[in-house]
Amino acid sequence: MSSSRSSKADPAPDRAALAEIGAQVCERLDADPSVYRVPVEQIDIFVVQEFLTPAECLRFIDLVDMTAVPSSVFDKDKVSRFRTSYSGDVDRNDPFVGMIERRIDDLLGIDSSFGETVQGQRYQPGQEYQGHCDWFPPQSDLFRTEAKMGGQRSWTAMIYLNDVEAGGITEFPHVGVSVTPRQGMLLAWNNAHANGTPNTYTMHAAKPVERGVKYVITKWYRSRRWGY
Ligand SMILES: O=C(O)CCC(=O)C(=O)O
Ligand SMILES: [Fe+2]
Repeated sequence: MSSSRSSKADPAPDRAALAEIGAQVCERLDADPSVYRVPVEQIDIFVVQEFLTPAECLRFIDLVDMTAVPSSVFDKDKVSRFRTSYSGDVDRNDPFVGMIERRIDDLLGIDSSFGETVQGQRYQPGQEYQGHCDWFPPQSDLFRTEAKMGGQRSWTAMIYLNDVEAGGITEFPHVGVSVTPRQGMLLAWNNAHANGTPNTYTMHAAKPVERGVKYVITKWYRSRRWGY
């Protein structure tokens, strides 16, 4: 496969790889009877109920509690209200984590080397993650750094580890999709359009938890092998 990512002005670095991964993963998920495609035109977005068992979710919640520290955001200048949850990378060397990562890789059919380490996240009442896209803004310093470490983010997979008493929904305001957390449910979406350009319709927010606690894990995939 060839791609032209030499030009600084390229508005869509990794475009060919993103287009290819997008098409491959969609084909696989559309053929999987355990997967539901959310009927919106602008984003490829899929749901799998009970992807993790309740026991697996509880085990992951303990791991999130062990690693969670105040979350960071891409843009360090953003006000502190923007992402108020606690998060952390869980230990990849833990065999249980590895097993779940392999299961997500297999669902999507993406090479495991493209996947970032799973990140756990915990929201207490009032905590949220305001509207954002998971892809790195092309032309940004962040993108230039990340381009050397696997490139643009292709797919996002997140799993809700518990039911939330009230609040904590994931909202995609541009396409009118709201997802209520359900224990064990996986949500996955393509961060790019079919042609490989970043999809601005993927903007999403974790609305504030109103009652109870919310736990999620997120795994992001790149357009190439991830790492330094
Ligand atoms: O917690 C959620 O509902 C969304 C989390 C999210 O958008 C992220 O971690 O990038
Ligand atoms: Fe996100």
